[in-house]
Amino acid sequence: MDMDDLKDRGLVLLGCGKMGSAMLEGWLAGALEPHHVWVRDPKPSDWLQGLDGLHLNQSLPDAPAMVLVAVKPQMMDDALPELRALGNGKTVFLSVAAGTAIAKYEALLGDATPVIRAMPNTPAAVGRGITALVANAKGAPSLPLAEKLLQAVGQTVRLDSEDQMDAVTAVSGSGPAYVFHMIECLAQAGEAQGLDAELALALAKATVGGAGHLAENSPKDPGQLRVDVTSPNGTTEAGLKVLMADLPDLVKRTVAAAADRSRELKG
Ligand SMILES: NC(=O)C1=CN([C@@H]2O[C@H](COP(=O)(O)OP(=O)(O)OC[C@H]3O[C@@H](n4cnc5c(N)ncnc54)[C@H](O)[C@@H]3O)[C@@H](O)[C@H]2O)C=CC1
Ligand SMILES: O=C(O)[C@@H]1CCC=N1
Repeated sequence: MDMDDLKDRGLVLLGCGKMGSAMLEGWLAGALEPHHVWVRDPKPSDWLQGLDGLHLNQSLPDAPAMVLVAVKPQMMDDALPELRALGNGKTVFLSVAAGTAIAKYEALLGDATPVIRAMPNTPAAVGRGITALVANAKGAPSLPLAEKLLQAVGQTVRLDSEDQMDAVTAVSGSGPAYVFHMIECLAQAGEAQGLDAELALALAKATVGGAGHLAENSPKDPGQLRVDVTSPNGTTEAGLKVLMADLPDLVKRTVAAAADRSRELKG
């Protein structure tokens, strides 16, 4: 199966909220056109309703190439049974739901159903996401197609085991929220030092965006890039002395809490 199959047979999005829309926005920037896509969502956004050619809440093709499941884990038991007819067949189920095990799909759709579990993140909306993937035995042959699709909205990594998914969710799935909060905190701290809100936010956004880009593209590791900013006895050293006393433990506890929640969602 390849991208042409996806275009010929269709891609179904079950749930198209924040994550589904982030990915769809990325795909519609080049990889797919709206008429290749069927969306099932009881509360479609204005953006979805404005996409010419998109099959919005229309009857589904008999055997779509892929169903992207992007409903909340808590909605799964309501949403998934209506797709039972597509189970055990040629349709690949690609799930991005946190804490929802492959075994749950096999139980609902039949254990001959190809299932790929993926954890993307919202920077997919601007082609800068990262998605981790793992498949059941039936889904494994479709991993290259899922990767191709997901690489249209960023990078992909394959996991050795589904057990890694809780930690991955806590680091890269939830991670953008930690970074956005860092931007908020940096801007607020700038305001506390007398900058106006607009300037402080512009400085904070560009600093986090630029530092992220440099960290991703430099041959130096992040520790060395940090050292490069830090003049002996300078301003950064004074700031880092405060930050480094608390941040490592705080981040460790943050990621542990998110990973624990991912484990809990499995029930
Ligand atoms: N938001 C994020 O950053 C990420 C979210 N995810 C996963 O993506 C999934 C969706 O999360 P969000 O997009 O944030 O939530 P959301 O609440 O924005 O989107 C869920 C969508 O599902 C729709 N929906 C509800 N019941 C439905 C049904 N029976 N059939 C079809 N659609 C239905 C809702 O109307 C809504 O538009 C979750 O499972 C989450 O774990 C994964 C990675 C990152
Ligand atoms: O907060 C959540 O549960 C989802 C999964 C990763 C990001 N958002």
